[in-house]
Amino acid sequence: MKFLDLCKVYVRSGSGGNGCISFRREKFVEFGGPDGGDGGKGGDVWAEAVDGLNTLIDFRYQQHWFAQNGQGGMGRNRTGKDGDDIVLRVPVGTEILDEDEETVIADMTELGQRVLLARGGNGGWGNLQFKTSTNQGPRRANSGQEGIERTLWLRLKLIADVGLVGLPNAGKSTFLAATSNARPKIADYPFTTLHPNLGVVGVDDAEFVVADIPGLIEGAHEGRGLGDLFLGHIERCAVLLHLVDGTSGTLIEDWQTILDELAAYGAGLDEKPRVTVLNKIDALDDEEREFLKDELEAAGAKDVMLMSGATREGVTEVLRALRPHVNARRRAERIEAQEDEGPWQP
Ligand SMILES: Nc1nc2c(ncn2[C@@H]2O[C@H](COP(=O)(O)OP(=O)(O)OP(=O)(O)O)[C@@H](O)[C@H]2O)c(=O)[nH]1
Ligand SMILES: [Mg+2]
Repeated sequence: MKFLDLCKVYVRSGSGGNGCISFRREKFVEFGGPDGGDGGKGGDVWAEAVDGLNTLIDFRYQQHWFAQNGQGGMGRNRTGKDGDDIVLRVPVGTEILDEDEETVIADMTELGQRVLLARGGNGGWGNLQFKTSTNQGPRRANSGQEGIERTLWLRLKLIADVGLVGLPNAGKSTFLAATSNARPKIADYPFTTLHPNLGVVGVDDAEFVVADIPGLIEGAHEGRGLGDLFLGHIERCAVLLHLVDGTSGTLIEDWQTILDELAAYGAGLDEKPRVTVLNKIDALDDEEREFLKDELEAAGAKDVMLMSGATREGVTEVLRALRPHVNARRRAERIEAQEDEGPWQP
């Protein structure tokens, strides 16, 4: 099972400007020669792999990408202006597919990689270009070449930055719904298979992908419940967000169950950076909050944070605590990618 972000885009390169038919007009010259300029070239459509993007979400908002048309030629042998190019800025790792959704046109694996998706049309010749020794006054010019229209698919394998873990009912889905409101939930999109929910969460100027998997129960690693089916999805997360339900009455057991399942699953899940959160604090008074936090920390949980996904209290602080882990992983991946390419060169 893969998380795929898939977006359809319509691109169109600019048409070339038309050539111009014009004749010189000068005082005392009755028949001026041809002076119609050429049309400008239409703009190209490019794709470029850029840094700092993690999803294709921008293409949900803008599906049409049209480059500018070239300007028509003008008299006095003036060439029309070329149309501006347009560039689709895509995250590294994006594949560009043809309309059939099968043919891969480009695989944007490298930062800064640029691919021409649709070439702008050439400008038409003005009548000056048609002047010959036998035809001194051609009344002929070319029209500009049409732009090219294409329907394309952008496809990106999403990697969740943050994995949500906790018992069923710990409030994982509520948290995801509360935090990914600012941006649309990826789960609303036509992913092929998506049992776990993915959400794009924004905090300050950062954006990351959070995976909400079904709750884990004791024995999940042996296939009990739904949990272990989905643990695979959080293997590559930068950090786990462990939610513990503050109203459960069995706080420490709940907390310990998840740790045991993570350890039993293997794949280093229990060694991953983890942020532990006492959730549902809206249902607790100040004294209870402190008491339960102390209890968790006494049991071995580190730096327990307080939060209510329902009222959003403490949510921003939790997101900010996740951010350095996400950044660290991304930095590490960039370094890895550079090492693959050989020594870094300024
Ligand atoms: N009081 C309170 N209730 C909450 C909070 N967050 C979630 N709940 C409630 O807890 C119940 C479970 O919430 P979910 O978000 O579905 O929990 P989950 O962890 O996604 O559960 P599973 O998908 O079964 O693993 C729901 O009835 C929520 O309304 C919270 O911050 N405060
Ligand atoms: Mg849920």
